[in-house]
Amino acid sequence: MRQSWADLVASADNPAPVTATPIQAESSTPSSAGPTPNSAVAPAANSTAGTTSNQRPTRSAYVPPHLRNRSAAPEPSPAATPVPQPHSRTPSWGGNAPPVNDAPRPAQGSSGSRPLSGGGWNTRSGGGGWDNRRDREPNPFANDEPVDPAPFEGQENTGINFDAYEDIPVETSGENVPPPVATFADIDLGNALNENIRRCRYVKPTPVQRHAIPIALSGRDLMACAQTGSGKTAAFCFPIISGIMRGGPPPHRPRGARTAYPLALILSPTRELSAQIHDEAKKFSYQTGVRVVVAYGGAPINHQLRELERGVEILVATPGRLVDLLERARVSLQMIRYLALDEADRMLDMGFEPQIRKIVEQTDMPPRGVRQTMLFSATFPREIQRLASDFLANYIFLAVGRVGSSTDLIMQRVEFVLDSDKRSHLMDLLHAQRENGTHGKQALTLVFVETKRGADALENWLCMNGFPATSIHGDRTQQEREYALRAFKSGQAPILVATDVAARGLDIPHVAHVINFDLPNDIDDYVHRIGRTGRAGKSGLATAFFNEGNSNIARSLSELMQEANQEVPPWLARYAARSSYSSGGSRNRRSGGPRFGGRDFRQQGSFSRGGGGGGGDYGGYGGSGYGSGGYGGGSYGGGYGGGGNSQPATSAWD
Ligand SMILES: Nc1ncnc2c1ncn2[C@@H]1O[C@H](COP(=O)(O)OP(=O)(O)OP(=O)(O)O)[C@@H](O)[C@H]1O
Repeated sequence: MRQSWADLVASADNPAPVTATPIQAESSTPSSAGPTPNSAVAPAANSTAGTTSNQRPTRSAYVPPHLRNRSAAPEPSPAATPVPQPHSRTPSWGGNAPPVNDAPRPAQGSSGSRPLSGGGWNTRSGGGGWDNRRDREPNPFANDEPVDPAPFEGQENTGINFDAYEDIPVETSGENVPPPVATFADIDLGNALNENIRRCRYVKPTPVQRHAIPIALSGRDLMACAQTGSGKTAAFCFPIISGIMRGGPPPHRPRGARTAYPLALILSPTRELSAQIHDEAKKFSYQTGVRVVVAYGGAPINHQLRELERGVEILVATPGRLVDLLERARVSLQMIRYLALDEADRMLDMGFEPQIRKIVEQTDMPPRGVRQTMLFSATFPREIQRLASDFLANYIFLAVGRVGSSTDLIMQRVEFVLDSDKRSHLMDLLHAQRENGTHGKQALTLVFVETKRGADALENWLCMNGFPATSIHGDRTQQEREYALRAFKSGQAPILVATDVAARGLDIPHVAHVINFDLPNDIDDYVHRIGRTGRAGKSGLATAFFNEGNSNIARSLSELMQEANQEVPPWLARYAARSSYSSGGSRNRRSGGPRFGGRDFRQQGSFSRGGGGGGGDYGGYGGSGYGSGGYGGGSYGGGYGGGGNSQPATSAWD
């Protein structure tokens, strides 16, 4: 039996040294070091003289209620003990100007001045909740699967070429990029975190972790792109947890204090993804004393408030619920040292950007350059990179694999199916799969549709026809959504019909097959959808139903498949050729050569928005231009906001 990448890694006694990166590091990009020249972004509320943001245009800042009607005098410290100052850029309590200088932040990790001696923080003796919490902490590993996932064996995880994974192209750009590491032991993350890495059965870092963790530990801002399922969550969680531990215990909060002051904020676009990141982060921070709390819409806020009152170092949140908490003055962001945006391109597209700007630039959060900011995604359109640079200071760009590419661990098939034939075709696929299932279990299959109504209808139809299915979309209550995910994960309902609300980030073990019953309009959405299978070095299968109505995605789909070494059916190649003649550039065009999109936008010279139908590399913004609703139009219609437009995705993250 062939072994999966994960299995091979787990059994590797002597991890192979890091192979040289096939794509060499690019030269530095000095232009990024300073403020974005044409930025229209307001500085953070507490920006001060000497900060980079000071050089930027101003506009009135959003002030949360607990800071309103106050003079410029500093807010009284809620703690008698001073806030730990791990580095000179850490802001002080209250609205006082943070001690900012323009010198690079002191290194926080392996390359820093302060070595991360193993176990240093774990031996810290009592005194306060930092260590004492550990005794009361439930074991997050208690419900983990046994090592051998026997019931699903044979349905996936075969045919992994470990060497190919090792040779994945890596590109970094920016000033003084810290070198990658080969093993977790090369980075001293400390005993407690190392023990949790062992409990997670991570034997060696994935390619994105090898590069991103040293960068983040050195205190640098980061924009990181790596393929779906390649371990990005740990890549931003490990440095955050270790940095917080290095900073020492959090300040005591006075008894009865109702405002929570997290040190790190991780934002993600959907409730389910936030819940998943929370679960992962709790594992990584088990017995470190670092407390992780999650807040998302659709769930009772009172429980979340109680959790926040018990103390929080890392807050994982969806933007909508976070804004609610800020407006209730139950969370203050003034102590934030680390900001991570998962699915950052989604968070900064037209649906989410205003909320993110409000949180990051118009609250009491320390400005860029003071906090450390990390953006992660598998796709990063250049226009979104440009927007994202507003949130970053002198950042490093990291691309592991081609940005926006799918992993070639996923076998992609495209079949021509008329709308009227889709259901019977789906039935054929599911029957075949049932026959292939082992141990009497149906392989988990995720079926993506475009609309919420379509999801309900297909779920009903499948159930009526003897296929145990459930569904997840923005019109279902949070309870229903969670129940559906649980039923799917457990195999009780091995078919999940979903809108794009389930397209990003969800890490569901044993998803053997992703079916695009309705193809999305945006190739990046396709990349994220199929990325629900073929994760962590395992293989997977993705089938798409294509017909005339999907002509707009033909070219980008065909290019994507070629890049991932997939067989492109001749009829699809013809559609692709036709669409490149006729469209004059759709958003999905991936022109500009095979590595299009994999580049740091800072290195690509002038970039014009809009600009005339296919003239620019990113043809999608051509013609009507970015600002007129072209981006994402329709793609999130089913799951995020409904209605197939670019409205904020309230149903997913309120
Ligand atoms: N070093 C490692 N060794 C083995 N497994 C790992 C390692 N790092 C992460 N994983 C596992 O890989 C899976 C995918 O990780 P994760 O969800 O972080 O991927 P991702 O890159 O964020 O994917 P997406 O782009 O879909 O959000 C998870 O099950 C995770 O536990």
